[in-house]
Amino acid sequence: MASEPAAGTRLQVLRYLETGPRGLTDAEAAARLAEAGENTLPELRTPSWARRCARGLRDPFTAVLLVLGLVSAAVASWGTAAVILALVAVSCVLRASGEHRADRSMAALRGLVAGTATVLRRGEGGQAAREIPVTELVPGDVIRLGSGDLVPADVRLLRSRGLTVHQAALTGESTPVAKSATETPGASADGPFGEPHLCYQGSGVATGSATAVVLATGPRTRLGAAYDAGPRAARRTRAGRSGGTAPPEASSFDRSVHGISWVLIRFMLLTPPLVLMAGAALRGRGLETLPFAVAVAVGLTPEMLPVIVTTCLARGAALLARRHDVIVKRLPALHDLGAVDVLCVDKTGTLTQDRPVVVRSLGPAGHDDPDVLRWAAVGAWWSLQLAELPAPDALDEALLRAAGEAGEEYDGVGAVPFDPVRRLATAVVRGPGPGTHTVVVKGAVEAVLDRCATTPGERDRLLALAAREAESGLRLLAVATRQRPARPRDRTPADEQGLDFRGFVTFRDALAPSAAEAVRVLAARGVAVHILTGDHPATTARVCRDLGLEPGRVQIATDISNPTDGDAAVAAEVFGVGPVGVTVAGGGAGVAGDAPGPAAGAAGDGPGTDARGVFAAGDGSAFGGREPLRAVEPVGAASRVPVGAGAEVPVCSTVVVARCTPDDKARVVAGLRAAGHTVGFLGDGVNDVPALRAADVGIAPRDAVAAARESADVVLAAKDLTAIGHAVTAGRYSSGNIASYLRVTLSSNLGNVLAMLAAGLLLPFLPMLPAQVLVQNLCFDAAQLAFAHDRPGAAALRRPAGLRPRAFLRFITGFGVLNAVADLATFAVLALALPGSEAVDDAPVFHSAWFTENLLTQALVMLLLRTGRRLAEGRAPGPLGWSATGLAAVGLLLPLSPLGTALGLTALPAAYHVLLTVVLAVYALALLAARAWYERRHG
Ligand SMILES: Nc1ncnc2c1ncn2[C@@H]1O[C@H](COP(=O)(O)OP(=O)(O)OP(=O)(O)O)[C@@H](O)[C@H]1O
Repeated sequence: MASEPAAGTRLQVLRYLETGPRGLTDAEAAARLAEAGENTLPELRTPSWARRCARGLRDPFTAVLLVLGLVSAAVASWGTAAVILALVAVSCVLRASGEHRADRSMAALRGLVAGTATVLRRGEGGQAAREIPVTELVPGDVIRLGSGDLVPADVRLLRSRGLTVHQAALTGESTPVAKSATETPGASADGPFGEPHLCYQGSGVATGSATAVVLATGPRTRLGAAYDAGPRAARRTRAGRSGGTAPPEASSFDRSVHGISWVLIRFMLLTPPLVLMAGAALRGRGLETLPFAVAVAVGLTPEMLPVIVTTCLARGAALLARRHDVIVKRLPALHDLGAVDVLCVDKTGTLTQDRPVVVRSLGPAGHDDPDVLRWAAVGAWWSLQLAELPAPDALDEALLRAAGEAGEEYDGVGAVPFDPVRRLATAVVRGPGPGTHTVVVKGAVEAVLDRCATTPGERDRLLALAAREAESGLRLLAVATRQRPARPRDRTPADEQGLDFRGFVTFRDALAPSAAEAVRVLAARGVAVHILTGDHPATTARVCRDLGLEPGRVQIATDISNPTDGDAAVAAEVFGVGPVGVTVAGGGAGVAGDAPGPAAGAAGDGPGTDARGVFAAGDGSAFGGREPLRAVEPVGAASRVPVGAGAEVPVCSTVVVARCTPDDKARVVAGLRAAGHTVGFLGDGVNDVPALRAADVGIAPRDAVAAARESADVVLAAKDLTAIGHAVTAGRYSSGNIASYLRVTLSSNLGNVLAMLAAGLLLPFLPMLPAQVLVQNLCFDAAQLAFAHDRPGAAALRRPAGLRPRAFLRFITGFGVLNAVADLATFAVLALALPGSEAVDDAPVFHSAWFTENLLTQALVMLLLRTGRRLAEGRAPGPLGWSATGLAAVGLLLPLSPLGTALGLTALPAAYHVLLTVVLAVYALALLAARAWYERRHG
């Protein structure tokens, strides 16, 4: 249905769709819904089990395992191949069931934030604009679109005012594209998405408003067709987080897991040829060693990684959804939440309630003047009427409430709704006298003054007056008007020049009740909170103080230069931070960098945290102009926040960047990421969409505009900002467990492989048979699943917990070598203490001794190397304790069982167990000492 009518005039389109400008009747809509089906995308249908399992094969580890299994089968090593393929199958099934459980528990909560659309329908009570769930839209429906709305279907515009839409989810282009209800559209050189009169499902309204007719819904939309052509491609485009035309940037989690995975995969692929070559060169062995070489490579693989990751994240997300009404739309975002060390927040509607109430209406001299409020309300009324906005925005609503009937005494001629880039809204009304029009402009103080006929001195005086009002936390609107001779054609931007300044309207917007507590909790968790807002700097600084935050720097977005040397320069200029750990001199006098590491954005007690300043314009017209900034109020050492049990953490000051356009917010977020931070962004408005996409984790409150909710990775379904603190903790919980798994598994695996390679070269026989290596691996994998249910220690929850590949690789190398030394020491001790015994001569005894020792050391490592948990915490064993005990029991008992005999294992002499106990005790002490040393050095 979409292609034919799309090209026609408005009337042709309406006729083709058998509808009219006043929309469908209820009965027609119901009949069409039955025929066309619900307006949902194929993606939202639950994928089949087979598809979920097949997806598991895309994981690099599983894929490598599969290749190793096939190699084993190719050389007819059927046992090895069977065990490896069983591992692959188990991994895929466990992962699929984890995903399934996560989807199920979140589906119910998603309903809470499901989208609605404003539709014109004719029912028994006549025609009315009403909100319906987007799933109920049908072709032929006439809908209204306003700023922040998601385009709910493919539509043809019938009327529009100042409409621009974000099409990033469809085209990757971050800049909003202008659209208009052209009567006779020609073909666009930029393809269908360039057509000015068409808007597509998946895009969001950045500015302006429109009335449009629905052309296609559900799978028949362009986005739906993309899913049919390939769900992966479609998902990729929808998940595009680039904030630009560049390919989507990987999130912190993707980067970390990718980094670690690829190092390991290289090792795994190198292992078999190395083992073969070493065996051939030193022992004259041939291709018969291949199954052993493959088994060693498998031994190195953390094949349960995808399962553990999915289970940890899915469990965390499900608990978060159930207990705190937080919906994690993209599972890896939970890990990123745990790693967030900087949270940027917009102010209005997030920290404040966005329920403004008019306080005063004052003229240019600062005296009360009700006329200013009246003109502002005239503008609000006619914007609402003429732009056919689905609903007034909060400031306009407050104006209309305060001014009563204002507006209706005039006749509206035209309106351009509020635009967060221009920071203005304009309406044109007929009158006051015959033959005249009045242009009414209201908006941010600087934006309005830029268009007024004022002298520079007068402008500075008005800016200072505005700043004085704002310092008490009030929001401000400036109002200006101009009379022009009436003329039929549309007004142009020139009509917004040479305005007569009328005055200001001030508003009080109360703080969100949970904001102060949320900010305190975040600070206590080591997360630095910074505010990026479109509002006035003085208003924001006051809000910041009311929340108990210390506004360290207050900057104006337009003062941040547009550096050519990349995003990191923005961070250096705004925050005084360079790449993590490097102090960079800030932009203004008296600015010193605070060089927080990724874990210390807020808890940074490193050098430089104590020299910050609050800035104002050099001429005393605080926050007014673009003059060089100077420090006026040095802020002392970082303040401290109690974190319980008498402990306190230092908290660095909050940086405020005011007068941000949507792009400025995204630029600052990208800058912080480029400087090595993991950045969350919490925002609710259409002006937050680019930043939500640019952040590692975008977070939107429940009553955010639809476009913000759609762009966010995490939605707070309850009206309680403290849920962010819980979400951060849940993220750290999950990442702590994933990190523990990786540390324990990788260091043990590496140790085993090194020891096995060394023993393989020293001994006349293989140190272990391939089947024994694989069974040992299987036992270990099964025990590791307990990590998904472990409770990390309090230390792991206290600060940001990212997986940092370098630190990881350092850790596993050190502890891997220690593990290999323990393995080799066991056999040195055996050889020395049991002279003449068969331990190092008899292959089955050697294999059994090695098998038992390996499982016992692995059990020990599980207990001693998990994140943040010390034996001294003296808790009950928990799932991990039981699992480690089980592993140790298998290590001791399996060689005695018939299965052990089948695997070529045998009972060990009693003296071996005595010696083994001694070696294990020494190994445990060495592990504890090494861990303590490591933590002292690397934190
Ligand atoms: N409906 C409106 N009409 C005219 N001017 C407006 C309107 N809404 C906001 N403004 C002005 O534009 C400024 C910037 O608004 P914008 O929406 O970009 O940010 P904000 O809502 O103030 O803050 P935040 O970015 O924290 O949400 C406001 O401070 C106000 O002066």
